[in-house]
Amino acid sequence: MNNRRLKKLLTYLYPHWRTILIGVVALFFVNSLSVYIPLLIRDGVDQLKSTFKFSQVWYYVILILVLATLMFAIRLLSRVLLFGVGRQVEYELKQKIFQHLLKLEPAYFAINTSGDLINRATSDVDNIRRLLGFAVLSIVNTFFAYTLTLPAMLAINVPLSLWAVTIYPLMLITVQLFSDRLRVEQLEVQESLSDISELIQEDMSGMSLIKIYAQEDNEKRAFEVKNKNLLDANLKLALTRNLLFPIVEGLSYVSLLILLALGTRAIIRGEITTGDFIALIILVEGLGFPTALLGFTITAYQRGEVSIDRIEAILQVDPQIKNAPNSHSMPLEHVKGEIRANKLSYTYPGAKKPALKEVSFKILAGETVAIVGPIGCGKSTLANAIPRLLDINSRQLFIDDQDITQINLADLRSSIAYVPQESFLFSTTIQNNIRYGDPISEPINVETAAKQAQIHPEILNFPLQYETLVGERGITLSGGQRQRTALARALLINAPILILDDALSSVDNETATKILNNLSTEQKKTVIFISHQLSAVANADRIFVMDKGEIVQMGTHEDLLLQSGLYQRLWNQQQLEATLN
Ligand SMILES: Nc1ncnc2c1ncn2[C@@H]1O[C@H](COP(=O)(O)OP(=O)(O)OP(=O)(O)O)[C@@H](O)[C@H]1O
Repeated sequence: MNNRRLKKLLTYLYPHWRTILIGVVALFFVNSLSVYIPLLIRDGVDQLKSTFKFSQVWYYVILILVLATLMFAIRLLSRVLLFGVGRQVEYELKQKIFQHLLKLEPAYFAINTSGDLINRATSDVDNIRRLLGFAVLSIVNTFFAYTLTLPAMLAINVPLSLWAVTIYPLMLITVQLFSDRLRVEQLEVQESLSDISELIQEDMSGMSLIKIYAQEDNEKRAFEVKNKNLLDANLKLALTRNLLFPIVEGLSYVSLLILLALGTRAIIRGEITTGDFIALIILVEGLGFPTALLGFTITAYQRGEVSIDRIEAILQVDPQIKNAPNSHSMPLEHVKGEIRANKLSYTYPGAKKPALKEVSFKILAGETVAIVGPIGCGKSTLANAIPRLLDINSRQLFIDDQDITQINLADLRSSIAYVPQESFLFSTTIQNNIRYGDPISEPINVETAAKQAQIHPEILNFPLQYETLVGERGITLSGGQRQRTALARALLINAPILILDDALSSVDNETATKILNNLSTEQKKTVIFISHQLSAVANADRIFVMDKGEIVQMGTHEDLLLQSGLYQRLWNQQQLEATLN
């Protein structure tokens, strides 16, 4: 483990140094007692051998019982404390990762898959937890075991003690070799398990597709292959595990045999007493477990190295979109809602062409502007730029004449209600979904927002009305119902600017027009309405026509129809399609 990673581990541990210290002191007492008890047995045996008295027997039995109980209690305390530190660090790391992920921009999540991030936040954190609790316990325990037990053994008889521990380095190497293999096999099990989960998850969500294309047999076979891989990986792992433990046990018996052979000879020669011999047997036995544990710890370290890197790779990512050093506040009650773009350009990282090319416009407060244009012309990019979901340059976009990159991010975003193309609903009640932006909002406000979004009558028809669960654990809403629920969520927060990114595509034209009219006439919000349905945008105050990242036309529906240009072509095309349908 290199220095950098070791330092990182120490920074994880540092807040818990007091607990660790108590744990270490406890381990010192445990190990001292585990040396003292065999020496007490030795004294007992030797004394009883010369003068046997029942009172003496009871004295030793009770004393050893009390000390052994005390040792058990302190050992328990040390384990609770040190493993507890591992759990604490696990909790803190998870908090840190989640809080950090919340600071990162959507672009980060487009590159990093959720599966990988979840794995890092769970599996890798788990490795660190195991490493910390286990490693501290094991290293300290082994250190005390050898510094206290070995001198006690050597004090009894040097050659015998050395012979008895000759086998231990071999035990350490064996355990390490095996645990390397265990690590690889464990990884195979985890990967096979992930493969299966992925297949199940995909098949469950694509069930209709499987049925339509009659692919049940193929999917069954694919599952069988993956399931068989998991079985093989599990069996391999079980074999290695079942081999290792008898080998370790066998090795500790070898050391016992050596001691038996040489020890009895030493007793006969009068070099040691019977009590010495018994004490040596107990002491050497006490070294076996810490030695084996050290072997596992070395492997846990190696696994931990990878996990530290994988976790730090998330924590070191600097959020690209954050408050400027001198950002200023923009109180919601003062926002009028005028939006101005000045040669706004944006190129996605790694893309060859810009998605927005020097776009300039001014949208007045309270105005409803529709944005139309062919697929991929940059409409969503423009919509995402306004709440700074994209990392745009300064002095290109302004709200009420203030550069949005200089406005406090939370203030900027709370002045904008944004309904994206994909209306995402959480697995909770309809009410909680609508008041997501203001979780303590009163039911009456939720109902008002739902009425404005033209979804209220349908909610009343659901089994538990506003308390109806939606999503995975509840009922499935139609596309149009989902969109209007998402719209109600945006309307509830009552922001002065509303951006609808193709957010009413599954709502019929008549309802969409009704919603829009209501927004512009009654609520006086600034509305940006992106849509492919030209008939729904016809009532907008103005329409921006985009093509290849530029605004190519601007005007009212009537103005634009009179001009020969993209809008006229798109309009005629939709009229023709409507007639043919
Ligand atoms: N994350 C991204 N990385 C790279 N290129 C992107 C990314 N998102 C969008 N683009 C590209 O930027 C251009 C504009 O995309 P955008 O989503 O803004 O178009 P749009 O007009 O909203 O399209 P649609 O009508 O299909 O929603 C497209 O060429 C698209 O492929």
